[in-house]
Amino acid sequence: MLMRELIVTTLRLARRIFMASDTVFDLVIHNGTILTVNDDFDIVRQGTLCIQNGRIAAISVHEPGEQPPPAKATIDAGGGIVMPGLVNTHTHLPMSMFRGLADDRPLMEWLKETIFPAEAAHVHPETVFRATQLACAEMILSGTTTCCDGYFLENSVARAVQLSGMRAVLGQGVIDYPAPGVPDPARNIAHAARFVETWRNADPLITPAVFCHSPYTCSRETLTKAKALARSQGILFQIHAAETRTERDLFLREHGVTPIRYLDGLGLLDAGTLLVHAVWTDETDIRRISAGGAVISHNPESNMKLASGIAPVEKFLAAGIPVGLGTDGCASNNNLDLFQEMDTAAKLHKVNTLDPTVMDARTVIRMATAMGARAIGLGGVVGTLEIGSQADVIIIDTGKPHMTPLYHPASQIVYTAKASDVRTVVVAGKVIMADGRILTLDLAEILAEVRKIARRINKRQP
Ligand SMILES: CSC[C@H]1O[C@@H](n2cnc3c(O)ncnc32)[C@H](O)[C@@H]1O
Ligand SMILES: [Zn+2]
Repeated sequence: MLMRELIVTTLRLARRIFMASDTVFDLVIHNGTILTVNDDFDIVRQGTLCIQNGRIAAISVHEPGEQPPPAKATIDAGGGIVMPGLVNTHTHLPMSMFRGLADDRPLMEWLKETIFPAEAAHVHPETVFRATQLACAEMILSGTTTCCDGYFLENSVARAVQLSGMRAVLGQGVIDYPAPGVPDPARNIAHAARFVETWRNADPLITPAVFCHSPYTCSRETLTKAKALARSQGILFQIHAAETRTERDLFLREHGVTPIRYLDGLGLLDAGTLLVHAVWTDETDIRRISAGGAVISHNPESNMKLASGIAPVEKFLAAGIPVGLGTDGCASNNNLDLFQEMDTAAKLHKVNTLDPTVMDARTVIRMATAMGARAIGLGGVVGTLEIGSQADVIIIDTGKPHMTPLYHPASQIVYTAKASDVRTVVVAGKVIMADGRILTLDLAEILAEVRKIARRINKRQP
């Protein structure tokens, strides 16, 4: 029997068993094409997804017109695509307040002349909270259910994310300069430790982490202490690394090694380290990353906009390194839309390698779901639709002209779908967006509050 026939027969059998039992599910999503993103990348047409206690309890196939199993709530997917919620492996959520403030400049100039001064003047607990709410609204509306963030005043980020109902890995920022909320750099590790302590067991959807800004803004001592903190707590250590040629040349000049070899020399490339960008990496760097067990967040649109370069992603994947997709902050992208990011990632590496077979649609979807989840320490928890995994699910409307016809769901998701095609968002079994409307946040209020902040940042704002 063919594998696919076996799966369909098993799913039909599963359905009969459920129908025979008197289980009433918490939530059932019925009448969709289910993209499981499991190892076999199963596509279940006419699928029913059953959710109980925040987890996926059953996936089955139904006959046309057949009633869904009993449930407290039922969503008709209307023939749309049901898939794992997207995972954004690199954000600076509060930077939504700086969206469009400074464009068309290289990283160092952008940071030093506009972003760092703007952060010094305008990053406070209240602005961070509001801008994070704005970022959460944008992510929910575009199908992202989990993000991995790093910023200053991360407590305020965590409170806003918590209210949105999203899942997140959140890192308190560490840098050897006075930073918002941490005026004395000598206290940066203590602040990070306090953040981790506060959020360790506070909310099952929030996982604390540590975020060192970069090897060029943190001393050896800061880097090793921050990593020791992360190791001792079994949490993720994140760092921007090898982002620009300027950074690579600085390390070659001052330390005689690339930024990746410098981090390796400090023992920082073990599993549990998320290297953000890793654009300027050579064959030796890639071997070191792979041998150490570190993982990578790939942010193609930010790297393109800041003209940082193109990360050798196909080489990372060939070396077995897990790679997730990220948007970076709203000031260098300028959005948090993973549908655009998937499309860009797929096409950028094809043209860069002159090989249309690299970064095929399924690989890119894995990066935006299962592989991304693994990269941020949530592998096996989210990123796939499998029995027992957390019910973080999105439904994509396929009834629009640009989504018709629909031959290959994976191809449609990467090359055709838009963020606005996301109709429903579920996190841990709870519906947080229904029919395009966010149920957890007051969007009108958030927009008004962020516009007020923008007027303080730039008086010419309407
Ligand atoms: C502790 S992380 C927050 C810190 O990082 C700055 N930042 C945002 N994007 C980038 C980037 O692509 N490379 C380096 N630094 C970046 C942000 O403005 C905050 O100061
Ligand atoms: Zn970043």
